[in-house]
Amino acid sequence: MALYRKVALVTGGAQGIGRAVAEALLKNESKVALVDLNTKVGEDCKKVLDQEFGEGNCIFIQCDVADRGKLKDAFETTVEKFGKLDIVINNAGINNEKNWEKTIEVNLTSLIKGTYLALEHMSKEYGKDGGVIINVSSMAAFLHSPHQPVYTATKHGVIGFSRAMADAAEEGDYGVRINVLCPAFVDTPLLQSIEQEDNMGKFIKYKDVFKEKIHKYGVLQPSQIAEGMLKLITDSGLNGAVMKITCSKGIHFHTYEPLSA
Ligand SMILES: NC(=O)C1=CN([C@@H]2O[C@H](COP(=O)(O)OP(=O)(O)OC[C@H]3O[C@@H](n4cnc5c(N)ncnc54)[C@H](O)[C@@H]3O)[C@@H](O)[C@H]2O)C=CC1
Ligand SMILES: CCCCCC(=O)/C=C/[C@H]1C=CC(=O)[C@@H]1CCCCCCC(=O)O
Repeated sequence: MALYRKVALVTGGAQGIGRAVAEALLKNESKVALVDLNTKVGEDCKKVLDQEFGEGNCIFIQCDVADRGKLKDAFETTVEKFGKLDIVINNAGINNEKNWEKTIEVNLTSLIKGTYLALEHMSKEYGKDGGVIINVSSMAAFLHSPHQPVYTATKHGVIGFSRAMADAAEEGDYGVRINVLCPAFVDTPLLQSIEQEDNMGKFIKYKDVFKEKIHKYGVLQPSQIAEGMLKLITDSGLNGAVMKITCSKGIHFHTYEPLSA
């Protein structure tokens, strides 16, 4: 898929990985809807992107992805503004072991809702022209650790759901590809959450183990994640792919047994 004049919706698009992806898409002349909970950060981000890429190419929609009605409206607003939808990045995520139900709601339930809404707007099943969905997981889906049990569970869930849906898309001839991105540690505000008792709850006692891992494995820049994301979007041969990005190996793919069922 070429990116010129494509329309993308990025959840959690106002900062961190989502913002870097939005920038990369705009650089390639796509239109972008930044869908984010944080009004201040979202408006500031749009202002900067307008200055860099010109007004009219990017919109900010304040939305909690956990609010089903608001997420549906965000998809509709994007299509009303830009006329269509081609790319959906379900990226919004939190790291909260204290309010672990919220972590499941944002990282997994809302990503599932985002995938279904994306299909309603892009799948041939609904008379649409096709597109691509990228769901953001984490290396935590492959290397578990004591500090993030529920975060880790949600990121495993993202892969299982997305790969099964990729099979459904292929079997059902949806014209939509569904891929997964699993970054290792990335230099974003989310990484600071590991030091916060409000986020980690009783698992805060493992923060030094976590920090040792960060030191050992290194920290990626959001622009490196955006580079992988563009490959997952543009390579039309990729469906059900699980891309890993680490400091030691860069962008690479997880390999699975050839037959899943
Ligand atoms: N930073 C890291 O080390 C890694 C991050 N990831 C994943 O990448 C994704 C993006 O993370 P980062 O950019 O690092 O985080 P971040 O915290 O820097 O940015 C996340 C964005 O999502 C928004 N957001 C949070 N909850 C939301 C909600 N309910 N509705 C709408 N927007 C919401 C925030 O306002 C923020 O703008 C997440 O899914 C995260 O789990 C995966 C592996 C490593
Ligand atoms: C605040 C959320 C940050 C989540 C970051 C993440 O993805 C965590 C993953 C870690 C959980 C246990 C680990 O050991 C993971 C480290 C992942 C890095 C692995 C890099 C391996 C390599 O370089 O080859």
